[in-house]
Amino acid sequence: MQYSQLSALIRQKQSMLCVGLDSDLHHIPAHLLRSPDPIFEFNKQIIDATYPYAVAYKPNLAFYEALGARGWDSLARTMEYMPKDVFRIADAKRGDIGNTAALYARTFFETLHFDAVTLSPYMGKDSITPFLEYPDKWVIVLARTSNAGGADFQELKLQDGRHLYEAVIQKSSQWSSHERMMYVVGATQSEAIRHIRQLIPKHFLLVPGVGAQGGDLRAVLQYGSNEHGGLLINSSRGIIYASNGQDFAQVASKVAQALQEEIKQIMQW
Ligand SMILES: O=C(O)c1cc(=O)[nH]c(=O)n1[C@@H]1O[C@H](COP(=O)(O)O)[C@@H](O)[C@H]1O
Repeated sequence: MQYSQLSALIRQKQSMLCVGLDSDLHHIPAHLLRSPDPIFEFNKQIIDATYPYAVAYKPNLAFYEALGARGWDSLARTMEYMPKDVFRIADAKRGDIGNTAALYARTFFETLHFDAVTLSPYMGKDSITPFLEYPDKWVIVLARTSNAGGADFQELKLQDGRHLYEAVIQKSSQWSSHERMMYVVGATQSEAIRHIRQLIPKHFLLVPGVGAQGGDLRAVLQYGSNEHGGLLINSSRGIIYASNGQDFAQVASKVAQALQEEIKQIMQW
């Protein structure tokens, strides 16, 4: 998906919502465990219920890989089912040397047909550029993450006074354009969002951490949005586990709708 298409999708749906498919056998409703592929069945119903309000979906690979071959099948089925007109993010947080990176790129872009993959920048340029060989596919680089430990390295001060996460953004943003790269910034880091938006006015930011992690949606939109939308705002547990009864899909739909309406209202669309 191209930058202009993503921006148009946001305008059309009046939403920046990304639904996180962190689908866990221990948390999905018990009645689904009787179906042949419970994780796929859960994802299918969540996708159907939230599609009117979402512009992106983000399966987190850990939840699938933990189940071995069965989890991989559930993910592949989910990707086959997922509508093609949403932005599909593999939350894989990969980051390895060049030839290995090229195989990760093949996995997520050719085998599973994702639009984007999350990457750790720690190993540098040649761990990122193999993903950029694919036209219309994106990399999403971890910048200032939502978790408490995110400060351990990302906020380290360099000799020139910049935080490490700023140096990561400034250097890596030279490897491709805003039409192929995004950055992850946690919703819990509103000051960082404000600062990053000044550093890179055009890039999209993937912002997890609203909902279960308590990030401030209003601050995220106020500091992070730009004239193209500029944000994908992820909620996983807050939507997919809003109910674990028979009504889980209806409740997920209501929560997603409420988030979309809140985004629309704050953006004054
Ligand atoms: O890259 C991510 O998606 C990510 C980055 C980050 O800084 N914080 C973060 O929570 N995430 C992911 O976003 C999702 C957040 O889930 P909830 O807290 O349940 O909404 C999980 O899949 C996390 O792995």
